[in-house]
Amino acid sequence: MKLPGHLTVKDGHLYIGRHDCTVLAQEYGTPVYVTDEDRLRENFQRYDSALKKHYEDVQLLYAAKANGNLAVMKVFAELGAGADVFSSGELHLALLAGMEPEKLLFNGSSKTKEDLKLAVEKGVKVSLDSFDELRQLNKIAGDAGKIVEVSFRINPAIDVPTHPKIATGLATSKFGIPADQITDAYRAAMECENVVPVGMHCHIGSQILDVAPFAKAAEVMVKVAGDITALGVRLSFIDIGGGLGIPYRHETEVAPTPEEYADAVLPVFLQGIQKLGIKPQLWVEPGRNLVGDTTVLLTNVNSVKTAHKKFVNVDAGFNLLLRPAMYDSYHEIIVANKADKEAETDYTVTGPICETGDIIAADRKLPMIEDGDILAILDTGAYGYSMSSQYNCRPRCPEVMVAGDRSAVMRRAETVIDIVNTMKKLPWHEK
Ligand SMILES: Cc1ncc(COP(=O)(O)O)c(C=O)c1O
Ligand SMILES: N[C@@H](CCCC[NH3+])C(=O)O
Repeated sequence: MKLPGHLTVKDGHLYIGRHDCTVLAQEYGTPVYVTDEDRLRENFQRYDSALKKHYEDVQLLYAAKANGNLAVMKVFAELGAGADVFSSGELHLALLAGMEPEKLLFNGSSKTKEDLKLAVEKGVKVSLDSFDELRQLNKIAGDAGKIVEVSFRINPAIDVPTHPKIATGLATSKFGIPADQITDAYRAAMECENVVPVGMHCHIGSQILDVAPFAKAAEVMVKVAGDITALGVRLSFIDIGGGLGIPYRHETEVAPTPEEYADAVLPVFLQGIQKLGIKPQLWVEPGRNLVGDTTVLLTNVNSVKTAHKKFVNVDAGFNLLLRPAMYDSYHEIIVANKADKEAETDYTVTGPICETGDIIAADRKLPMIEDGDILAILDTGAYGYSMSSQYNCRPRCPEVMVAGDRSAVMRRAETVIDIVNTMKKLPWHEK
């Protein structure tokens, strides 16, 4: 199987960075997410420099929803990233990670008044998704005696080749302001006393393996930039979102590189702004592309059962990795202690959750498996831990970072006590 540079096979064992996955599984227990810090840095720098080759004034806003571990966010903060934050929690994380407030954009189609208050208090820009939100933010900023810089999320009405649940820029999507309301939205913002429109924002979807829709979105954005510049809006940034996918199927899937993405999108953006005579900063919000391939989820085989097919029952299910159950997503699997063995048998890998749909991989050819084997589920750095749950009262597993020769826990395992401690005895159940 084709492997990215930080994953290698030595003496039949899978390594992440310099670490034998079977040793990590023993040391930290299973299940466990393991992330390679060097790969995080490499991914960020590649994306950043691909864009900056075309235009110096680019700011990467890491999409915190993809992987909100503080250690991960600290690595990106140190490399100069800001963040796309989608909740007050993600805003706190970004600030704790050391990201500068001016490099943060508070996104979301359903923010609470508390979210807006926090954005105002912390001085971060807000991407507005409705006229109601504009009105609310203007009032909240006024009450706080502050002026808030905003963008609107634009619905570019673009169809994208991805899973329908993660296409976000369709005309029918819940996100963004439709084309025929955009100029009204900016006009309304210009009339507000405590809000200044300074940016534009869009995001067309996730896990997109074709650069053409991104170029199309850039075209829509510069067209809208023309319309709103004509209104008198002075644009300091244009945010074209994230969405560049990764090759989950290592043998067959081809993903555009960040360079190919930049080569397709930046000329459209640059031509557009040159025509308008403006020089806004370009903001880009990648999530998956920066973190997806950096991480493996190590899981122990509890048992193997031959029924109408061969089941491999492991200790990680959709409580820890929801993507296969939610989007029928494919993740490569390597038997970490038999990484050089021939894949010869079809197995269906299932988790411990009480749901028939708790399937990590269906009918997957793997080497002969027995209990005690360690499976490495690849490309689980994006929307893995961040979409996990405590279903079936299962505490979440730990997250470990490796960097060179070092390894350490970056999030401890939860315990059943952690779960129970959030529950309260009801006053009428005292006796
Ligand atoms: C507004 C916004 N920005 C950025 C992202 C990051 O997307 P991706 O992880 O596909 O790069 C998302 C997720 O789809 C998003 O909703
Ligand atoms: N959670 C999705 C991506 C959606 C990102 C949020 N808009 C996935 O795992 O592929």
